[in-house]
Amino acid sequence: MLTIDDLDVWFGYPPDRVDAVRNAAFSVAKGESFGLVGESGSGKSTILRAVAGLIDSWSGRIEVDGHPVHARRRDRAFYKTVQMVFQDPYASLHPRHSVDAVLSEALSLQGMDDIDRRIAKLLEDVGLGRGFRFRYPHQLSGGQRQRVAIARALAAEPRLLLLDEPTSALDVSVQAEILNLLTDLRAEHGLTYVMVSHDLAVVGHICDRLAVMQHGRIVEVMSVEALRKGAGEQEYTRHLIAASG
Ligand SMILES: Nc1ncnc2c1ncn2[C@@H]1O[C@H](COP(=O)(O)OP(=O)(O)OP(=O)(O)O)[C@@H](O)[C@H]1O
Repeated sequence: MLTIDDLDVWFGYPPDRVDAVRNAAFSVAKGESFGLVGESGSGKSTILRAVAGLIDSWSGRIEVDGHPVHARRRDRAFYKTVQMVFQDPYASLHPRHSVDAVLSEALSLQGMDDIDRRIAKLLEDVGLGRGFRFRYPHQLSGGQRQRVAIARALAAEPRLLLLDEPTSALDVSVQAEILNLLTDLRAEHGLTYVMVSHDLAVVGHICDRLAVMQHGRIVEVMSVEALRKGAGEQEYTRHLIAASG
């Protein structure tokens, strides 16, 4: 579903150029949930943004379902394939746009009809009742806002969801609710996830495999399950500590 090969991403120009990602390579199968972990500044979000077509200063290969991703050449078909959910639902929703406006716009951008029915279904999918439809962001809790952000991403009926620290701005109890929601949505919609987190417990909860990043490089790719079973608790904890920075 997603193939990344020989990916270099940089920002700025010499002498201030930052090489944020170097020679990254991994692939994610359809329906898989893949985590990117590592210390702050190691390049995790940069990889997601390159896959989402939000950065154009990169070289290498990024393919989604066999189609190369081109920075700045994103069209309706691209958004139907790839959507992103950001860390901070407070920042990612416009304060003056109601839930109805957010979801209507996302559906209209995809040329979808039957907007009323689709909004009701999206709200139901993310565990919000119809009563939330005409609320504004300030009338929602942090978890409810993130549910709206997830619904907005789902509006395009994407196959690949890029999740950039989707729970780290939330209280611990709400984090678990959102992680459970994401787990259910993956099963129900046959989604593929690539999720960035600095929290290995979160990645362990939701991912099948993970890559550990350090200084822009992927230093290890491992299965969450094999690591737990094969390497034993001590080794797992060692990786948790190393990966958390
Ligand atoms: N727009 C930008 N301009 C210049 N440098 C950038 C830009 N975005 C990211 N960087 C740099 O690229 C490197 C990787 O950043 P990135 O945000 O991918 O790290 P991260 O692993 O996601 O970190 P965190 O966990 O703190 O979010 C960092 O050194 C960062 O300062």
